[in-house]
Amino acid sequence: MGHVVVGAAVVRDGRVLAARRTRPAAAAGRWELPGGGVEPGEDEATALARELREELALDAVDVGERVGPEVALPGGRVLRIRVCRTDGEPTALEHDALRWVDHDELDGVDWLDADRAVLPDLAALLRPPAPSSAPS
Ligand SMILES: Nc1nc2c([nH]c(=O)n2[C@H]2C[C@H](O)[C@@H](COP(=O)(O)OP(=O)(O)OP(=O)(O)O)O2)c(=O)[nH]1
Repeated sequence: MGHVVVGAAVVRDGRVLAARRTRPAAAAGRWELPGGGVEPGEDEATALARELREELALDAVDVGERVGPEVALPGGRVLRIRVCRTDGEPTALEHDALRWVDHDELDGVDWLDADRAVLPDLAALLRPPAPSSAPS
């Protein structure tokens, strides 16, 4: 079990993909960003691409920039989120539900505790562009 857990902010059309956990019991029914532990010999982008293939059957994923702070997890691990982009359609292979969450829905989702630390940065990522103030 590695020290770093990577999570994917899969973003499309102003929404981010949330996945509902089935295990362990304390986390079942709560939502996370898909991902998992970085294994020995992997870099973070490779680990994320592997996790998205295993969990969501996504093949062509572009792993991009970091989002938000590194979050300390119980047990001494740390969670790091990266923006991911794909044209593929995710299929829940290890979660029991998926949903696309827009800016206004973010706060109402029952995220895992650690993920709440990333919500302000996710919100900034999803915020619709402000209307132009330039005179027309
Ligand atoms: N994938 C993911 N894990 C998260 C998030 N937030 C959070 O606290 N975690 C925690 C839950 C788990 O304790 C750990 C990741 O475990 P996991 O079960 O998804 O990963 P894994 O399959 O690689 O399992 P493991 O053997 O490395 O523990 O990180 C998140 O947004 N995404």
